[in-house]
Amino acid sequence: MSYTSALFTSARYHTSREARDPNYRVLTPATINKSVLEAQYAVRGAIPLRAEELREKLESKGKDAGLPFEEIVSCNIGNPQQLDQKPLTFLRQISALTEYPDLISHPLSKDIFPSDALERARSLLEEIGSTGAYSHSMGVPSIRKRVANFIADRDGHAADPSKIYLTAGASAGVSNLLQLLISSPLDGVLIPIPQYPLYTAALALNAARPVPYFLNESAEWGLDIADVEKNIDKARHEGTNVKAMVVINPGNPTGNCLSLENMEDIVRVCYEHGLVLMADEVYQDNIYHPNRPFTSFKKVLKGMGAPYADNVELVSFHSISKGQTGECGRRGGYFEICNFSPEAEEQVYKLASIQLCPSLGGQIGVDVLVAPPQEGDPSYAQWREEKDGIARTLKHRSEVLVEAFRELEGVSCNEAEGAMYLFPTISLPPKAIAAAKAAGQSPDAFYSLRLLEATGICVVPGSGFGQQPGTWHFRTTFLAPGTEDYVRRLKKFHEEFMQEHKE
Ligand SMILES: Cc1ncc(COP(=O)(O)O)c(C=O)c1O
Repeated sequence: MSYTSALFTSARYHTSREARDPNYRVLTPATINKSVLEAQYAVRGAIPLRAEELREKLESKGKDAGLPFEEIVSCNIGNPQQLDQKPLTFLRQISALTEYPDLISHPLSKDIFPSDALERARSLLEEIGSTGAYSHSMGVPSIRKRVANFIADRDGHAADPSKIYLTAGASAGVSNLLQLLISSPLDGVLIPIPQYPLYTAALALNAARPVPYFLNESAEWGLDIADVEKNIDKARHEGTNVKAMVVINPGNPTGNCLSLENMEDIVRVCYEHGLVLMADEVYQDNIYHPNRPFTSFKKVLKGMGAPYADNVELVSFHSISKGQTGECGRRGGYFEICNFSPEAEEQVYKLASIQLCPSLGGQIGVDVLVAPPQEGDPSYAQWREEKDGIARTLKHRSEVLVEAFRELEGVSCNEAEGAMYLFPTISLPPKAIAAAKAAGQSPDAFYSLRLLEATGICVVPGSGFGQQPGTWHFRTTFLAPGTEDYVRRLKKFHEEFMQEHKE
């Protein structure tokens, strides 16, 4: 049968009679791309959807909603400004001025905007032209130069603007790189368990195989490199072509910072097994522990010298969504590639150009992230105070929550060394596990849903990120204001839940 006749006789193509049926739909679960159907994203999954229903009920009915709480506390997603984190003023000033350039020359602006903000907006507009125009597909060249300077200052190793791509958040970069990497359904990518579900979702969309490696909760969520190698060998033995390793550092959902030793081991494994190293470093500015500072994979790689420094293919991602910037809705980020072949670079460029360019608002956000006000500038004091204030608040909230979790029966929790999440373990009594089974839910989803219904606190069950079989967790951000109230509600719920499910 020819290709065309096969197409016309395929059961997937409707007849004209079917098409005239008013109930006929082209898009149904039988016809939608299977990879899309299979992709899962727990951070916005069933429990957050239920939280939205409850929020609407509270908004429309208030006290008459008959709920035992007055508000939903969204601890399911790292979305700082949804939880009242104030935007950094300098970024918003630059953003306002570049969006509406007439403000720069307005006589009153001198009274509203500091001189360095006016000057910076003016020079950015000279470089960009209009924020309503497409830019270079890799991002505005002068912004990429400033990103390169930022990386070089951070790492002590040169960075080349021609290897830097500005993106619509880190997610867009991750998706592009995985699309470039996956060329067969037999291709696999090592991902940490637990992991941020962008990776399993993006692998599902590309019909590729996730190859898990476990982070060790009792070793501050570090990794056992021998176990990673065992998993590579096992996957290859099963016919998977393992091509890359994803590392999230600082970790989501685990909130850990990897040790230097772990990082060097990872670089060696990538070299020896021929893997692209995908370093998700979006939380590099969320650091809470003096003994675990952030070190980039670029710095580790370059510091290791030959044969690693110039051979391991590395791509590292950063974003304006996290840190103290928290501008997730603006969609800005970048990735830097190292040691890619010229042919691969050409294809990375092509993928970026198919998407034309990342939003100019996001690119300007990246510019402020990598080149903030400097000491002596009129805006410096305010910028410093705001940034330090946010960092202090997050550290304090994480400590209050860890302490509270550790006091709960059957709960243990590692400290947050970085990022904006805690991932406590909950040992659930057999009666709760049986009740979850009867409800058709995993035990951690059962617990998280009951927590939501009783307190309005929305967390994500550990099963959405992956966890050691037989262990149960949930992930909570520590972004929400009113931590003391959160703790009070959680404690009351937990005690009642454990009492209810006692044997
Ligand atoms: C580890 C990790 N990578 C990437 C992202 C996505 O960031 P962006 O908003 O820059 O797309 C997130 C968001 O929560 C994340 O936690």
